Amino acid sequence: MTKLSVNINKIAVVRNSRGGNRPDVVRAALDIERFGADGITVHPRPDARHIRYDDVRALKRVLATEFNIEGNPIDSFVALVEEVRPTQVTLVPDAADAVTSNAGWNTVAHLGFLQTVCERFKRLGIRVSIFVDPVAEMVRGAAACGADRVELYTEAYARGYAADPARAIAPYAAAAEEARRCGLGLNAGHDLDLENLRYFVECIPWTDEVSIGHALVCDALYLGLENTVGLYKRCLHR
Ligand SMILES: CC(=O)[C@@H](O)[C@H](O)COP(=O)(O)O
Ligand SMILES: NCC(=O)COP(=O)(O)O
Repeated sequence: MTKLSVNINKIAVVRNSRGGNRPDVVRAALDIERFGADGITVHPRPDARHIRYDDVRALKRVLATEFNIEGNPIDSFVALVEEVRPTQVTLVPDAADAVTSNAGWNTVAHLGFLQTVCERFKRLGIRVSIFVDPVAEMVRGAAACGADRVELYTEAYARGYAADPARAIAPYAAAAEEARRCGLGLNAGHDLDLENLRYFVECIPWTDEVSIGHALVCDALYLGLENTVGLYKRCLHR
C-alpha cells in the first residue's frame, strides 16, 4: 500500500510566526505518527522560514517511522543530511528564494552533480529520491544518477484534476511506467489533497509514498489533526 508521509513545514510556519514553541513541531510529529502516518517529511530551507536545522536534529532523535528530508543539496543541506541520516533524502532543485518547490530536476543537465550527491548519501545507507517533472527522459536521467526513487512533482496534476482527471493523470501514469521500467521506486507530492489523492493512487497503484503537507495542515484546522490523518490514509486504501 502507498505510504503517507506528512510534511510538517506548515506547522513550523505557525510556530515561527510568534517565536516560542507553540505549536511544538516535535510533539505534532509524534502525534501524527500516533494517528497513523507512515512517515514525516520536512523541507528545511536556507532562510529557515519553517523547519529549522535544529528541528531536523530533534525529530531524528524521536521519530519511529520513516523520516524524509527534502531540499536542494547545497553544502549545509548535505552536511545536515549526512549528520542526521534519515530514512530518505529527496533532492529538490528549489532556489533559495522560491515560495515553494516549483520544478523538478533536469537530471540530464545535472547528471554529474546528482551522481556525486546520490553516491554520498547512498554510501551512508540513506535512500535517495529525486524530484522530477512527469517526463520520461527525466525519470531515466534519475536512474542514471543512481537514485533509488523519483518523486513526481504533482502540482500540474493537482491543477488539472478538477477540469479533467484523465487528462491530468496521463503524463504521470506514463512517467510512473517509465520509473517501473527503470527499476526505480515511486513517490509523489505537491498539492495533493483529499479531492485528488485517491484518483492518483487508483491510477498509479505502485506509488510507494506520497508526501503531503499544505492541504493536510489546512484541513486539520477544520477537521482536527487525528481525523485528517485518518481521512488521508483512507484515500490510500485499496
Ligand atoms: C518538494 C515539494 O514538493 C514541496 O512541496 C515541499 O516540500 C513543500 O515545501 P513548502 O512547505 O516550503 O511549500
Ligand atoms: N514533497 C511534497 C511535500 O512534501 C508536500 O507538498 P505540499 O503538500 O505541501 O504541497
